[in-house]
Amino acid sequence: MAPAVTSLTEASNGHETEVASIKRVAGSAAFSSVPSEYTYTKNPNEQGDANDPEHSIPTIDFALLTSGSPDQRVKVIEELGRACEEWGFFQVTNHGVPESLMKSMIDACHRFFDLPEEEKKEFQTKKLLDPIRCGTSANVAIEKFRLWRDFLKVIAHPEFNSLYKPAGYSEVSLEFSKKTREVATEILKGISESLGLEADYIAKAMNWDRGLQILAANYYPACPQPDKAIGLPPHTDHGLVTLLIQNEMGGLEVKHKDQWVLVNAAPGAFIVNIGDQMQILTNDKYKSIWHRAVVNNKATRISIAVPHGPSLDTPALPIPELLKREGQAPKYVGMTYEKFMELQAGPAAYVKPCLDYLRI
Ligand SMILES: O=C(O)CCC(=O)C(=O)O
Ligand SMILES: [Fe+2]
Repeated sequence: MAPAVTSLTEASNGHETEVASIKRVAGSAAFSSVPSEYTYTKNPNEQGDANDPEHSIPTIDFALLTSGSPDQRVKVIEELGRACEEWGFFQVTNHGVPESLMKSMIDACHRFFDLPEEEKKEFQTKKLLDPIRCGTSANVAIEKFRLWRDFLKVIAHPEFNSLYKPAGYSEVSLEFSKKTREVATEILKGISESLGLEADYIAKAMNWDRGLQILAANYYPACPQPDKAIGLPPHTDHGLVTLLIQNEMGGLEVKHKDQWVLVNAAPGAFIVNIGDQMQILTNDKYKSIWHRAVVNNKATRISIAVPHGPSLDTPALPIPELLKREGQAPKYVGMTYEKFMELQAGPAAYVKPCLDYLRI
């Protein structure tokens, strides 16, 4: 039988504050079932058929985008625009970032999560924009149920931050963040062009040179009852574009045509999705798609999501040239990226999707 809920909390100076990491919870022999505060029920009617070929995300060949012939580039940009409009999710292949670097990054994060709990404590801060932050679930102070995941978030741009442990993390994360940002920059150019704008339009409007980049690692240990828990519940990402890599375990699902579809990416590919700031810029043409992470009962899954956004002081607004061309009125008021992120991390996000607070 699962122990009482309170066994997961520890008294600290008389306050019930700390929640044990999911690594510790899952590693405890006492748990052969999901403790009640982690219980999450999915709607079976929304589960897409994994074998349906309709249900695989589009693929964008990065090499053709950056060094193809002019004709090839035009074609890939068209495909990119279609992927953003119809899916909001796609995989990027032939991007030139070595698979060995991706594996080393995942490995470095795994070694971080494997550090003794005591050694991770110094990074357990509460403030959203602290340069380095680790923890469990999402926001244990306000959430209604807990997530089957631990996280580590490190801001890599505009200032590069890093951890001094585990050994090697710093070097590998510097290289990985730079290379990933280069890919994101090219994707952003392609997206600008797919909208009929100059390649650097969005980068300039969003102060990309000071833009935020976060290395957000997720640790999802094997779960005894995967159908009764969730790694990350349905959400949209706050930025412009997120690039994601994962170890050999899948678990990312995207909502496509009202069904949850498991993302099957090619080994070494980046999984890319559109974020809320892009949806605002394009006045809903390119949607920030709902996605979630499910857990499994076989092995630990690690994913590293790398959201790229505007600079913190930049408010995204529907692009005037697009509004004019489409004869549309703007659907959103502006809010700085920093305020938007705070909104998304706070209780308001449990009431309605954050974009709805900005909708005119
Ligand atoms: O683990 C995953 O596949 C999803 C991660 C994610 O959506 C996020 O960190 O925002
Ligand atoms: Fe996400």
